[in-house]
Parts: sequence; C-alpha cells; structure tokens
Amino acid sequence: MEISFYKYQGTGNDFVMIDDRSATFPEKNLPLVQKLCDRKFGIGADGLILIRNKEGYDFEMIYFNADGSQSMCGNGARCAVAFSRFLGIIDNETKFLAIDGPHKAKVVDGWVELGMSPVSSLANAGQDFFVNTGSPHHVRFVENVNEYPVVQTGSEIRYADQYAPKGTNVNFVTPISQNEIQVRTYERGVENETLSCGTGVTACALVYGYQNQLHEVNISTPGGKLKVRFSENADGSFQNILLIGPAEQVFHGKINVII
Ligand SMILES: N[C@@H](CCC[C@H](N)C(=O)O)C(=O)O
Repeated sequence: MEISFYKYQGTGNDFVMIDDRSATFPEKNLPLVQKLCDRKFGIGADGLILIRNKEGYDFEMIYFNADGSQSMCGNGARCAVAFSRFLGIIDNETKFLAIDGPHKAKVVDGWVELGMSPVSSLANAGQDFFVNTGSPHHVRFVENVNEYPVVQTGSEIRYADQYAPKGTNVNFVTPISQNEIQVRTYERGVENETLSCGTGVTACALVYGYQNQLHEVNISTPGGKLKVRFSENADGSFQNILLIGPAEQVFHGKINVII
C-alpha cells in the first residue's frame, strides 16, 4: 500500500499528517503507526495524525503518539488546523473534534490560536502539581531546567505508582521573567523528551499563572516559543484557554508499506 503523507512541526514537536477523508487508513494497525513514526525505519515523528470528515465539524483529528497510543495533542492540533487550511477544508477559523471533545481555532498572522478544553482544577502532587489539559501532566518547578535530568526523572515520574496504569507526561519548569517560563517535557507515548508539548506548556502556564495572578504566560521550549492565555473562574477552574504558536509544513512524500 502506498501512503501519501505530509510532515508538519509545531515548535519542534513533529507529526506525520495524513489526509484520510476517505477513511482508508487502517487505524487499528498500531505496528503501522509505530513504523511510520520510526526515525530509522519509517518517516520519523513524535506522532501521527489522521484528518477525517466528521458530521457537525469541519474535520476530526485522530492523534496517535509514536507508540500507537492515543491522547489529546496541543501542538498536533495546531498542525492539524494548518494542514486542514492547506487542504482547503477550512479558511481562517474552524471548529473540529479531537479525542477530548470539540475545539475552536483561528489562524492569525500565520500562527494558530487553539482553544483548549476547560480545565476543572489544578491538583497538588506532593511538592508538584497535576493538571489534565486533555492529556495528563505532572508539573515540577526546578531551579535550572537546562541542567535538569529530564529524561531520567521524567521517566521515573511517568511510571510512578501514583499514575499507574496509564502514566502521565512530565514537565519541568523554570521561570525566566515575571511572565515567561522555560519548559522541558518528557512525553508519554514517545518515551523521551520532545522539543515541545502543547498540552504540557498549557498545564505549566495555568499553574504559573495561578501562582502569579497572570492571564497570559509566554513559554520558551527547546523547539521555540508559545503563548498561553486563559481566564480563571472563582471556583478555581479555567476556561477560554488558548494555546498560540506556529505550525509549519516541512515536506510531503509517499511511503510504501506492507499491511
Ligand atoms: N505532544 C503533545 C502531547 C501528546 C500526547 C501525550 N504524549 C500523551 O500521551 O498524553 C502536545 O503537544 O500536547
């Protein structure tokens, strides 16, 4: 079978994108997803995204991590919006469906402003925090994230009993100015540090914003810069959460696979 694909990246979080409006991609074939995401034996990516038709929406985003597991992906969703615009499915505004529910998004000056699902609460996790932004995120503040053992400590927390059996993503945060934080993330499903994680930086921005009474936080990741805006309700929940940043097409190709 020949598969036509596009490669996108959002602050260095990279994705294989497939226009699957014909619904022909065998999405239950997880070894195929793993192979396409493999950096040595396939195309290479942190995740794979199918764009499908969905009644009542402009499209549906079906997201897989590189290991074939599924969750919500913020950077992937921004790339899916850019890809759908490239395909002519949408213009500058959209409403689409993802695993965690409906999302709205806008393309403004080439950047994608993605509406995230509301967050009901920030939970304490020992000295750290836990936030579900569509995907689960442990958030730890550290003195110097540049020198922190992100992969080693991230994988210990990811597999900790408190998060079994599904595990969690793990974010390490260092504030660098009053309204800017630096974030590095260990991602479940990639089982490594990625250059950026959209749902992860959203979780970190909510915690930092809550602690410092901010409603907009700038985030610096190893793959580039993002911005998160939100409003907080009196009961400690968050809404109108926007994840804002670039999403770029990198290349286009075809790959032959045996199914
Ligand atoms: N890179 C993503 C998060 C992808 C899902 C995550 N690895 C999980 O399994 O929860 C993002 O940009 O949000």
